[in-house]
Amino acid sequence: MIRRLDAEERDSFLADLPGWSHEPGRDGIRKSFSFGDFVTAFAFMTRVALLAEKADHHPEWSNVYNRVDILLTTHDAGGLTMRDINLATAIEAAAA
Ligand SMILES: C[C@H](O)[C@H](O)[C@H]1CNC2=NC(N)=NC(=O)C2=N1
Repeated sequence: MIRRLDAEERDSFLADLPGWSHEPGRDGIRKSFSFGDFVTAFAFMTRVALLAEKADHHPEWSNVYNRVDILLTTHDAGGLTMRDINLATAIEAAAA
């Protein structure tokens, strides 16, 4: 099974992921994305859905109009792993 990141590793990866913060309750990372309108937000979600399916790693997320809130954590490991860091990095590229 993939191993959870320790706090030092986590903080070092978070330093390169602007806007992402640690969610201690779930040992995950979260970010809220805002777009100009619903269609743009949903297009982003579509890109992320394809990335997630390709990686076999899926976000917990919600959408309200132009906002998309994303939490990444690895269910199989019970906390934050490199799978979350890698997906967050890909999501950043999809949001740009
Ligand atoms: C069987 C399948 O590979 C697993 O259930 C995958 C699917 N997507 C997943 N997504 C997330 N966020 N965590 C997981 O542990 C996970 N596991």
